[in-house]
Amino acid sequence: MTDLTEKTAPCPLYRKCGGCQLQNMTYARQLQWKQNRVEKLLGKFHAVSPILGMENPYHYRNKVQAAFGTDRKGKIISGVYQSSTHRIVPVNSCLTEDEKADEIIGTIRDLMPGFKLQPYDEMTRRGFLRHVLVKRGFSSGQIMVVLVAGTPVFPSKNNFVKALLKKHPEITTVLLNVNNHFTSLVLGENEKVLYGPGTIEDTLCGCVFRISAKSFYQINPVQTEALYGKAMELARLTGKETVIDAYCGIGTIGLIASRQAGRVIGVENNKDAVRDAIANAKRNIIRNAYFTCADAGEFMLEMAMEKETADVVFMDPPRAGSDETFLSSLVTLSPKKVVYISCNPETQERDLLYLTKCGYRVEAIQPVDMFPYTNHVETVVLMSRDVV
Ligand SMILES: C[S@@+](CC[C@H](N)C(=O)[O-])C[C@H]1O[C@@H](n2cnc3c(N)ncnc32)[C@H](O)[C@@H]1O
Repeated sequence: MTDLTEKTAPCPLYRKCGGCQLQNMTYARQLQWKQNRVEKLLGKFHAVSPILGMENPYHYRNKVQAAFGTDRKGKIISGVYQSSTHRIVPVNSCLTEDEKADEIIGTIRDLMPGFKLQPYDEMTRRGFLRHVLVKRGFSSGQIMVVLVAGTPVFPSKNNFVKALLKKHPEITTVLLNVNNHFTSLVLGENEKVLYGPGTIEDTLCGCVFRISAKSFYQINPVQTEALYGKAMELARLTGKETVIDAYCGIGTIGLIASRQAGRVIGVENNKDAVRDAIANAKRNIIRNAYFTCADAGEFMLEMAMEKETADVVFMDPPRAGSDETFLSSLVTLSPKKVVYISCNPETQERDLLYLTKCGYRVEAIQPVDMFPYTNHVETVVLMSRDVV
């Protein structure tokens, strides 16, 4: 019998941190809440399949970032910004984050005083460390640590990295990223590799993926396999199709699809991610996948103007969804199938309204719980149109 009762939030920071909005619910109730949300927004297009939840919904985040600052007594703290502020809520461990990443962030905090490193102060522009980003390949075990500093001056860098590696020999690469802007973005433009190759690898659905610091990579690899598996099942590729992977990131969806497609064209506007995607095609000896760095809307418009064709389009835009240039060009290109993956059912609803008015039918809606304990939900939607 499913337990839908309310419960006390297990994390003492529940109210302050704001990261896990659904902690006062049992996991079964969270899933029900997400199912209801998707049904309310997308149920008008098609019946919604039961959400795919996790067996063990803890410590699933393979990417952890912490902001650095000091408390009132001047002690170095690290954690998350309290919602809509730059006030740091100290976090030492978290139910959703990878435990090894939390340990590494704690070690960096402890090492700083010995190296006379202070957190960077945005107002005075003094100090050094702003954030630490840790990415971990759950299947490869590789770990990337990115020290995000307000200045490129890091005199003790070699000894600091040595001390960090002594405590955590499992770290495979360390980078210094410089961000001296007054911004809520974590990473700045410039980065320098201090140790190792500068990237990590991970395996998903049988393909190996190289991941750079600035490239997008899904944060819950267990559920990503479920999500991509569903997307492939819905696309039902036969081996002949021309497939577009729009908003392709490091090429994950397109490269997995390439094994059952004629050719794959990926488009993405982050140049580091495109570089990763091209390297990933080579790494997996995939010869029918091509990647371009461009705005997805502009790219689709050009394809439509050139009268190019595509059979299947996978689209996986950011939270804001797609723009009208993209959607209208998609309608002009007129692929038989569109597989729309979204992390925001509100913008997906808006885009589905547009596409269903232009001749597409929604054939399946599958929610996947990629972010247990938060109010976020991922959905994969299959649309098709009759061939004209
Ligand atoms: C939700 S992620 C999906 C990435 C990839 N499909 C995956 O599953 O790992 C969205 C991606 O769209 C990219 N992006 C955002 N706006 C874009 C645009 N206008 N044109 C092309 N790519 C864009 C982001 O850099 C990011 O890599």
